[in-house]
Amino acid sequence: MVKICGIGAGYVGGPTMAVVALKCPSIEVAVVDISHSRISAWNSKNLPIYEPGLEEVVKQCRGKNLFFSTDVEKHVYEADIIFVSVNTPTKARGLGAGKAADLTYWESAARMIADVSQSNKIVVEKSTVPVRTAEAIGRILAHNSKKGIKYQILSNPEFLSEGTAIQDLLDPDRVLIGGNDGPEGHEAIQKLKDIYANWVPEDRIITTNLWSAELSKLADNAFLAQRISSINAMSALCEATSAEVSQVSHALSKNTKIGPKFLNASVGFGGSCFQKDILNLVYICESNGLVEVANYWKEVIKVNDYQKSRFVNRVVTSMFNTVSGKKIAVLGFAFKKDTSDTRKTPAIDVCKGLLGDGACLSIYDPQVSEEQIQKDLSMNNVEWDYPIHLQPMSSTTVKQVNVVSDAYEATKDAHGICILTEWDEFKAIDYQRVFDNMQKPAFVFDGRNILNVDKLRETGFIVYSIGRPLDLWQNMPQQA
Ligand SMILES: NC(=O)c1ccc[n+]([C@@H]2O[C@H](COP(=O)([O-])OP(=O)(O)OC[C@H]3O[C@@H](n4cnc5c(N)ncnc54)[C@H](O)[C@@H]3O)[C@@H](O)[C@H]2O)c1
Ligand SMILES: O=c1ccn([C@@H]2O[C@H](COP(=O)(O)OP(=O)(O)O[C@H]3O[C@H](CO)[C@@H](O)[C@H](O)[C@H]3O)[C@@H](O)[C@H]2O)c(=O)[nH]1
Repeated sequence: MVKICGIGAGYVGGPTMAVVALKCPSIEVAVVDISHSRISAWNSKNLPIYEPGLEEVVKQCRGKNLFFSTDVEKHVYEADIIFVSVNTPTKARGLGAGKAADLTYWESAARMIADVSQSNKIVVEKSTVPVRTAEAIGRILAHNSKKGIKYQILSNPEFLSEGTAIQDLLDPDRVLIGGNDGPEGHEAIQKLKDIYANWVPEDRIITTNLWSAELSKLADNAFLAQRISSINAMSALCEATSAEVSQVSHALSKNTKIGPKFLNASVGFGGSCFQKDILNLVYICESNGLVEVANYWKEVIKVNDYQKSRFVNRVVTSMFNTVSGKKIAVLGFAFKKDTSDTRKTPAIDVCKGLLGDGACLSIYDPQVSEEQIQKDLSMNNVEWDYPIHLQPMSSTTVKQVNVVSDAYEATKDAHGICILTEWDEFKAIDYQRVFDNMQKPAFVFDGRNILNVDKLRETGFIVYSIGRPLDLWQNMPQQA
């Protein structure tokens, strides 16, 4: 029986390995992690991450051919193929701080693999890594391994999106496998292809050289984020000219050369990947002397930061230039709907901006806990994407922040509402009831363009919605 070990039981490692186990009943899959709390959650009824469809997959396989364990060394020793899905955060200090990828966790996983292995292994990079990482990992493995043990390194970047991870894994657009040239490299690529071929049509499995696969992942995220910053830049122009960004997006989407996806204007993109991976790309460009290319990609992040601060400015200027002492209801804190993940969520920057102006926040998110929100808002220099057990525990609570358990409670007696995540349930709220229980004038700031602006205005709200013609409200300035 082929044995697979997945190192890293997070948002990538957990769902990916669970789907491999589901689709390959003849393969034994062990998912290992240094975090005891994560592994015990994977072995319990309350999985450590919220992802639609994940629970069903785990329930079907756990204890049969899918195991979660902290015995990292044992499972690495036994495995034929090792998938590494550990954190690759932005470096917080030292050379390249703030841009370069921190490969500490990858390197320690590689050293451990070299220490415990007694047989040949295929090591698969699932984490997003700088181009040419496989070279460095290869050296670590070669220098530390016992004589005679051979390693083949493959780059198999993961393209799942949170909130749709299971669907993305079951029916991927493509699977990318990069490997070494030569017979041993080809054999390793074929072994990984055979695993995916259990459920992915062969024409969707692309093979490349190692460096193309590694770089394609960074390029993929940079292109996606660039589309969001492009439409968000347009949203500012729409507000200044009374054009309507969703109409512009729709028109663009019908151009088959452009296509329909990633054209939703928003309060800004979040998530653990886009910013980190673009910074990583920028660092690699700079390291290769490609300053113009680096500057091009930096702008994507600049526009994203601009979009978040523009939103805060809109709220404050619209509400008579101050939100000091005012209750603002924040609906949604996760970086997108259908996840409890708050890494790099735009809600953190928006909430901090409003708190900076003295607002009192009442926050509701269907999946994010009070503890997580307080932790996110009380930390200054957060090492966002570091392994959970290394993150600082929440020591203080932000007094002007109240986390509540439903939207009606959040909005009661509020002066304004900010929609920061596009959860479906926010569309179904009884906004007449909400309006009746708010201070007047009652404001809505829709950072996700999910609400019916005309209807809200009829109800009596003063409404700002990203990239849409501004309310005639006298305090709604033309520019923010
Ligand atoms: N989150 C996503 O949607 C996504 C999608 C594609 C790619 N990626 C990439 O995948 C990688 C992992 O991302 P994630 O979101 O799953 O992170 P995560 O923090 O959810 O999971 C990483 C896990 O690795 C564990 N870990 C770290 N070092 C370890 C070691 N030496 N041995 C065993 N376990 C170790 C941590 O404890 C943690 O549980 C990153 O490189 C990320 O860029 C993420
Ligand atoms: O039109 C859009 C699409 C997305 N977003 C925002 O962009 C962020 C990222 O969204 P999404 O890409 O759907 O989620 P992620 O889970 O971050 O997935 C991205 O990052 C992963 C990690 O690398 C990749 O695997 C995926 O392919 C890539 O889409 C979120 O804040 C979204 O709200 C917008 O503002 N407008």
